[in-house]
Amino acid sequence: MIEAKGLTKRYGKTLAVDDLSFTVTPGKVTGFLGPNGAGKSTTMRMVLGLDNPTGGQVSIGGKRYRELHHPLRTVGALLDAKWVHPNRSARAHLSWMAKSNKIPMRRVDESLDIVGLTSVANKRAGGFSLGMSQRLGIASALLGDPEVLLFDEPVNGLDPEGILWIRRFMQRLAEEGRTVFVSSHLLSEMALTATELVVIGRGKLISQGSTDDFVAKATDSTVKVRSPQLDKLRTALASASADVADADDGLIVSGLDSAKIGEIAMQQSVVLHELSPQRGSLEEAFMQITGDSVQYHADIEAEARKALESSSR
Ligand SMILES: Nc1ncnc2c1ncn2[C@@H]1O[C@H](COP(=O)(O)OP(=O)(O)OP(=O)(O)O)[C@@H](O)[C@H]1O
Repeated sequence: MIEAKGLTKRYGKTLAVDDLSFTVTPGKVTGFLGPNGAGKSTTMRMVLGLDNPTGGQVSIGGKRYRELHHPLRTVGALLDAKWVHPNRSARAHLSWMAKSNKIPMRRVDESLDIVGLTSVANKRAGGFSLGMSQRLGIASALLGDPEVLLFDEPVNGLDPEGILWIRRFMQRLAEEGRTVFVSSHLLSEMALTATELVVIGRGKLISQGSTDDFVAKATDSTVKVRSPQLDKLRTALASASADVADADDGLIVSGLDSAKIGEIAMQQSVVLHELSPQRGSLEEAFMQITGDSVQYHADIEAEARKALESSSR
């Protein structure tokens, strides 16, 4: 469990983290979301004792990082995947870490095996692809078999296969009962990976809770209905006070859930070809909740521009 209380970090005039309080519980993947520059990395560095808070505190299992007797056996982290001596092999890198942290040597091969690097264990880490470097970074985080794991932007720059691997891997770590805290500015990826979210903007907490609740609270729930008797259904739903809008090949209904719509259709002997609740996206929810987050809009626009530029090349 990670607990932050009133966590604050100031760099000169920049308030990078501003009175931030949140809890990350075991057995779940908790996403740490926020636009670039929101303060995610600074917060993670404070969790790991790499930066001192200007105010407040953060603890892991009730203790500050510096009070932990066996830090690597308590918390593992992937902050910068390229933090490896390029001439060292993956095995030599992990052996050095194990030795200097009094971790049993058998964990070196176990960790390499868990991340699927056994076959390249003796190769120079400097020649690894980004995906392999990420795996080695994850093996380092797992070396002490810790209960708490932190990953800072773990999928940045990875191909779809690498992204899927990391997503499944984190979910597996959470299923094992570990506390998994993962930062990202990629909302669609987090929507698929994390069941809990801590959302920050400009260093402040915006929301903490389940991903489903975050999306449900911020976006309208509607139901899509298709039927060969649309006119009859439209009239029946409107008289039940639903808001009904025409879609391409059916209706979009708000104000009634799919169970109620199904019952009304049956009462009216209307055949249904589709009855599907429409969930808003995490992107929509984020935009709705952080409406004033100019920086985030700017990020999205910049990303869209980049995508357009690369597709027109
Ligand atoms: N060492 C530092 N010195 C001065 N300012 C810093 C330092 N580290 C971070 N900042 C500033 O603090 C703010 C938060 O930065 P941080 O890197 O924590 O954000 P982030 O959410 O992790 O962003 P990103 O997704 O871009 O990594 C930014 O305005 C950043 O410029």
